[in-house]
Amino acid sequence: MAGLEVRDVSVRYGASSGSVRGGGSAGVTTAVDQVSLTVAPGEVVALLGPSGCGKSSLLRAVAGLEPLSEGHVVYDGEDLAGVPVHKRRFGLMFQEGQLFPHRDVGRNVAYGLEIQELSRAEREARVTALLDLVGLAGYERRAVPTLSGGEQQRVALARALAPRPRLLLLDEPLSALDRQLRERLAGEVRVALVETGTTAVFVTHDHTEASAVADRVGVMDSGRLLQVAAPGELRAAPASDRVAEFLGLRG
Ligand SMILES: Nc1ncnc2c1ncn2[C@@H]1O[C@H](COP(=O)(O)OP(=O)(O)OP(=O)(O)O)[C@@H](O)[C@H]1O
Repeated sequence: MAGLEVRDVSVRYGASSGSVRGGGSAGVTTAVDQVSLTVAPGEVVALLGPSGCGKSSLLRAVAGLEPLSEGHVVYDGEDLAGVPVHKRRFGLMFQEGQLFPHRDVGRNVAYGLEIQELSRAEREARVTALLDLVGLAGYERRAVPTLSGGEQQRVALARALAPRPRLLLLDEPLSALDRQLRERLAGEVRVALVETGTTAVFVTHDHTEASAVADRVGVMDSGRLLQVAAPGELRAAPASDRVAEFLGLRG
């Protein structure tokens, strides 16, 4: 299958190897519990759930930053076991603090392009197009410390998209921003992902944001993936009270 396949993946902390079974051993936390999920090429999937449910651990496992205790991460049919982070051709975007403060905006966005064989003109054209895409046309020479939090995250998104990652992993990228800005930016992030045809997994604890950004939303609780469906389908037919609660449909 093309795209991402997460097959029966478990992530445990406190286990010195993958040999711990059942997750009940003293000192072992099962952060991700036999999760299976697919993300088709060009699809945006949000992982939604409360703090500590294992969203970031799953994302990190897909990135190759966390070892799997069980299961497989497969991309375009290739099992990525043994493929290091930098060879997966995945992009990562986090909550904050990922820009280089001593580089201007343009050189931040160009960062991932520097190892690619592009002429200077091609690189500059791509930076211009990406800044335009994230609503920051003309910001090339601005200094990072002069940007607002929302502007910084737009630059971080442009930078993450620049090398055309085959999968973009976003871990609570808007959580440091206030609610109003978050809601607006969630829609803008979706437009940027769709326009660039980027396949993406977007982790959030905010159901409004998940619905605004994703084609499908996966609801997680205590390491398990409870349900995955389009936002409208989830709201119309939540599989359990717990799912309904996380979607803001119950008290
Ligand atoms: N490095 C670690 N060592 C031990 N336990 C960890 C580690 N990282 C995460 N955990 C535990 O694994 C569980 C899942 O954490 P994770 O960060 O994946 O959840 P999350 O849903 O992303 O939460 P948040 O939204 O608060 O970031 C939690 O119980 C957490 O305490």
